[in-house]
Amino acid sequence: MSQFANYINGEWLQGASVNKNINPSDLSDVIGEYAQADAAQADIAIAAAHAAFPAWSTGNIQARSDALDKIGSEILARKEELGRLLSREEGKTLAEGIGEAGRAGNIFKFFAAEVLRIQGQKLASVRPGMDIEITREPVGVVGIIAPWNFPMAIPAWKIAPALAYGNTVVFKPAELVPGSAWAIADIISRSGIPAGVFNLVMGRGSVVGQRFIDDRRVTALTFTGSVSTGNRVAQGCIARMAKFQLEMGGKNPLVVLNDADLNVAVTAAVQGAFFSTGQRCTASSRIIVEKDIYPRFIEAARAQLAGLKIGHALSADTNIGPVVDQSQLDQNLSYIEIGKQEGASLVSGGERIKRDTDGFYMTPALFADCNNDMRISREEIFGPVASVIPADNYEHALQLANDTEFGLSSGICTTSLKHATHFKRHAQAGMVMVNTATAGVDYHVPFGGRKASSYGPREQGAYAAEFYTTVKTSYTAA
Ligand SMILES: NC(=O)C1=CN([C@@H]2O[C@H](COP(=O)(O)OP(=O)(O)OC[C@H]3O[C@@H](n4cnc5c(N)ncnc54)[C@H](OP(=O)(O)O)[C@@H]3O)[C@@H](O)[C@H]2O)C=CC1
Ligand SMILES: O=C(O)CCC(=O)C(=O)O
Repeated sequence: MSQFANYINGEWLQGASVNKNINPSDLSDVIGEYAQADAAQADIAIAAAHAAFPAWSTGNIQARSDALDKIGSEILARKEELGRLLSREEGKTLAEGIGEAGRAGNIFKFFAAEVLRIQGQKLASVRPGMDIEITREPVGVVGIIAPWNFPMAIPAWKIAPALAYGNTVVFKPAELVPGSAWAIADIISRSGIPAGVFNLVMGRGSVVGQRFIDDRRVTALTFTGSVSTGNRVAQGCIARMAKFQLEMGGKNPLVVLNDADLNVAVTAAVQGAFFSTGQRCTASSRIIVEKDIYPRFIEAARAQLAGLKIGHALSADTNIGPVVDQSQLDQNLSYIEIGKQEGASLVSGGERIKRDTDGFYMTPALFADCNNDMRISREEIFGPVASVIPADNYEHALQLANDTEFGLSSGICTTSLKHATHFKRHAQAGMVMVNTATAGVDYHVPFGGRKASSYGPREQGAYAAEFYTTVKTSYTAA
C-alpha cells in the first residue's frame, strides 16, 4: 500500500493517523493511504508559513513567476496521468478529469504572468506638496480549505493567486480527494519555492480546518464547500477579524424559452444538470421551461438521458461516473423520495444501479411538473437530480429564476436578443450563461456569486487580487 505524507516546511511528514483513499467507481480499489494531521501538526504548518512570509512577500518577483510557471508546465505535461488520478478518486469521467487537470495547469500559468502585472496607482493630492501612492501588499498566511468536487481546479485557483501575490499558504484538501492534492504538492515541492511558503496539511476538517479558522497567524481564509461549513468559517473569522472568502452552494436556474433551439436547450440542460454527476455548485438543478415548448423539451430530454452511459469513471465510453461516496448517494436518493412525496413526476432515472465493479452508481434523475416551492427546487442536492418547472412566459421565468436564496450561475436558452439581453441584466447571479450550460467556466475570468452562494471578493482572473492583497495608501510630504 502506497503511503503519502504531508508537506510541511519543506519536509514530508507522516501524520498522526492515515486516511484510506477509495475509488468510488470500484470500492475494492484503494488508491493509497494519506497522512492525517492532528492539531499539533497543523500548528507546525501554520508556524512554518508564518516564518516564511517576510522573505517570500518581499522576494524577487521573477523567481515567484518562474516557480508558478514551472508548476503549471509540469501539470500540463502530465495532465493525462493527473486527470486519471483525479477521476479515479473523485469519480468524474476521464475526459472531465483530464480537462480539469489541464485547467489547473493553465491557472498556474495565468498567475505566473499576473505576478508581473501587480499594479499600484500614483494620485495627485488635494494638499500642495504631497504625493500619494496606492499599492497592493500580500495579506500574510492564507488558509485554504477546499472541497472534493474539483480536486485540482479549485486548489489551483486558490494556491496560485495566493503565492503569486506574495502570500504563504497552508492548504487543507477535502478528505475524499487527498491524491490530487498530494500530486499538486509534490509538483510544488520541486518548483524552487522555499521551505514553509507552501504547506500541504491533509486531515479532518473539524481538526485541521478548525485550526486554520482559530489561529491568528492565518490572516486570510478562503473556503469552498457547503453552506453550513461556510457559516462556521465566517463566524470564526469574524470573531478574530480575519479576512475571508466563501464559495458555497447553488440552485442554478436554466430558463428555456419557447423560441429556443430545442437541441441547444436540451444539451445545455442535460450537461449542466448531470455531467460531473451533478456534483457542481454551478449545476443546472432548476430547469424553467416556457409552456409551449415544455412537452417537446421533456420528451427530448428523456431521449437524451436514455442515451447516456453511467459507469466506471475510467471507462472510455462513460458519460456519467459514480457519486462521490455513500453519504452523498444516500442524500441524493432521499431527495428522490422527497420529490415523489411532493408530487413531482419522475420522468427518468433516480435509481441505485449496479455495474461490473462495486461503486456508488445511480441513474440521473429528471423530475417534471415541479414548482419552485418544493424542497427539491429549493435545496442544493449536489447530485444528478434536476427539477423541471413550467413557466407562463419570459417574465414569469425570470421571476422563478431569481426566486432562490442562492445566486451563483443563471442561464437562458433563447433566440431572442431582447430576452437574452434583458436576462443578462436582470438575473440575480454572479455568472450568466446564454445558450450554454450554467456549469463550465473559463479559468481567467471572475468566478463567484451573490446571496447565499458566495461571500467576499471574486475568485479567479485578475479580480483575485482583491482577496489575496490588501491596499495601502502612502502620503509623502515633499
Ligand atoms: N459548492 C461547492 O462547491 C460544494 C458544495 N458542497 C456541498 O456540501 C455538502 C457536503 O459536502 P462536504 O464535502 O461534506 O462539504 P463540507 O463543507 O463539509 O467540506 C468542505 C471542506 O470543508 C472542510 N470542513 C469540514 N468541516 C469543517 C470544519 N468544522 N472546519 C473547517 N473545515 C471543515 C472539509 O474537510 P473534510 O473533507 O475533512 O470534512 C472540506 O475540506 C455537499 O452535499 C454539497 O451540498 C460540497 C462540496 C463543494
Ligand atoms: O462549473 C465549473 O466549471 C466550476 C464549478 C465549481 O467550481 C464547483 O462546482 O465548485
